Amino acid sequence: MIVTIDGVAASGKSSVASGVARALGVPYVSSGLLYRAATLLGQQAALDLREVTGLISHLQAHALRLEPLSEGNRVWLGEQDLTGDLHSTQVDRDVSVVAAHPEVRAWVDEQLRALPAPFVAEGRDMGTNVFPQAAAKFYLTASPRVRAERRAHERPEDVAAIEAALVERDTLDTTQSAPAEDARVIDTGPLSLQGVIETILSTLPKK
Ligand SMILES: Nc1ncnc2c1ncn2[C@@H]1O[C@H](COP(=O)(O)OP(=O)(O)OP(=O)(O)O)[C@@H](O)[C@H]1O
Ligand SMILES: Nc1ccn([C@@H]2O[C@H](COP(=O)(O)O)[C@@H](O)[C@H]2O)c(=O)n1
Repeated sequence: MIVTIDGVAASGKSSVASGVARALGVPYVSSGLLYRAATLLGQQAALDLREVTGLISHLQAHALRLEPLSEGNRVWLGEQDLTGDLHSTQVDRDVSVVAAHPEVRAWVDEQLRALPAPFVAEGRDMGTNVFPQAAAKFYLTASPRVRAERRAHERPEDVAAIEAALVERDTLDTTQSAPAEDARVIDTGPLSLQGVIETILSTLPKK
């Protein structure tokens, strides 16, 4: 079974996907980490991230591997674990430019579709584009202020700066971020993390 959890930036996708995956005893798949890793590699090589040809050649020459586990995903470049560098403000700033390239999206989608089910996949277009056949689809939202207040525990910037960056990233991600027609939309604002996880678990089809 594949379950998809999409949503806007910092709406709780990876925390919720991890909780749902653990309850089901399956891995979760964080698609955003591959876009983040592509961005980091491009930044480290000082590439112009708006130019897709150089970026794609660079990605093809550096085999990145997503390791999906229920407790957390990791991204490897050979033996080097890149995961700890993927959630920086610098990567947040540039990742939407990288994710807008159709060639980069095809590079990510190919890796995701090669993963063996069952799993919980989270991102922006898991239910609409990558796994339209998923057994159950969810889409998480919350107001920008709520999301920024949550994220402020993880970033050095103040809430107002985080909120502005989240709104900008949502705008840049609009094309790939619409909920699937058959997704259940959940406003996580009034819910605890555990409350969102339980809401999803309670509506999953019985195996
Ligand atoms: N319902 C909730 N109640 C309270 N805190 C939450 C809730 N959901 C998520 N959080 C917290 O909000 C923060 C952002 O969550 P998370 O990183 O899972 O979001 P995300 O959608 O995966 O983010 P991004 O799009 O940037 O990858 C985390 O600190 C997480 O613990
Ligand atoms: N399915 C996806 C997942 C992510 N993106 C892009 O990556 C950025 C980072 O993703 P997070 O889930 O870690 O926030 C995101 O802002 C998108 O630009 C995507 O396009 N499609």
